[in-house]
Amino acid sequence: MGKVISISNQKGGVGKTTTTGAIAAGFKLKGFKVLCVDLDSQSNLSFSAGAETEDCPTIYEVLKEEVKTSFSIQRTESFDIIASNILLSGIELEFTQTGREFLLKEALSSVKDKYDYIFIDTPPALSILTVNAFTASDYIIIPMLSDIFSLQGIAQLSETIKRVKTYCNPNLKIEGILLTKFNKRTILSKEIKGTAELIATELGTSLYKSTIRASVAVMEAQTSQQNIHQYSPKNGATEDYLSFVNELIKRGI
Ligand SMILES: Nc1ncnc2c1ncn2[C@@H]1O[C@H](COP(=O)(O)OP(=O)(O)OP(=O)(O)O)[C@@H](O)[C@H]1O
Repeated sequence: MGKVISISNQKGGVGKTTTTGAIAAGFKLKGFKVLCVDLDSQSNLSFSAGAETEDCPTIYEVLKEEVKTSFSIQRTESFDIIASNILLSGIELEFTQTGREFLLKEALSSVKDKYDYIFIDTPPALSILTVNAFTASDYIIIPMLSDIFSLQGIAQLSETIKRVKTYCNPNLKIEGILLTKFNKRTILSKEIKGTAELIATELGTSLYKSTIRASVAVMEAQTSQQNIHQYSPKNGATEDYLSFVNELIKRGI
C-alpha cells in the first residue's frame, strides 16, 4: 500500500512544486513506483513533467467523479501523474456536499496498492483542496524559504493540520520542514536555521538535515520539461534533493 505524502505550505513560491517533482523523480530513480497528484490549478508540476492538462481527464474530473482514477493517470519519463487543470480553481464553490473533504482519499484508494509512494503537490492556500490532500495523506512535508517572512502564516497552517487531524485524519503526521533556496554561506544562514528549528518544534516536528541550495538549473529543468536528475545530475541542487530522498528513506518514510 503506497504511502501518501503532501508537500504543503500555504505560502506561494516556497518550492512545493519543485520539491514534489524532484523527490518523486528521485524515488523513481531508486526503483520505487511513484505517482504524483497535481492539486494546484496552476498545473506547474504537470507542465514540468510534460503531462497533458487539456482535453484529457485530470484530477478535476476525478474529484467530480466523472472518470475513474486509473483513467486519469499519465505515464511520463519522470513518474506517473494525475495532472491538474485550471478548472480546479473554481472547486471551492462547486464542491459543497457533505464529506467533500474525503473526495481525494476515496479517489486514491483504488490505485494506492499500485504505488510505493504518492506525492501530492498542494496549492498555495488553505482551501478545500489542501484539506483533501491532508485527509488523504500519511505525511506532510513543509518546504520553507530561508527568510524571515516564512514565519508568517505558520499558525494558520498548524491550525488547519490540527483540524484535519481532529475531524478527518487522526494519523496525519508532519514529517518535517525542508529549507529551500538555502545558502549555507551567508552570515544569516545560522540564524535562519535556528528560527526554522523553533518553528519545527512548535509544529511538533523537526527540521531536515538536508537543505536545498538555489540553482538556475532548477528553473531550466522545469522549462525544458525534464526532471532535475535528468537535466543536470551533477548540479548542487540535484545532489541536495538526492540527499533529501536518502534522508527520507533513512527516516523510514
Ligand atoms: N532550489 C531552487 N533554486 C532556484 N530556483 C528555485 C529553486 N526551487 C524553486 N525555484 C524556483 O522558484 C519558483 C517557485 O518554486 P515552486 O513553483 O516550486 O514553488 P511553489 O511553492 O510550488 O509555488 P506556488 O505556491 O506558486 O505553487 C519557481 O520559478 C522555481 O523554478
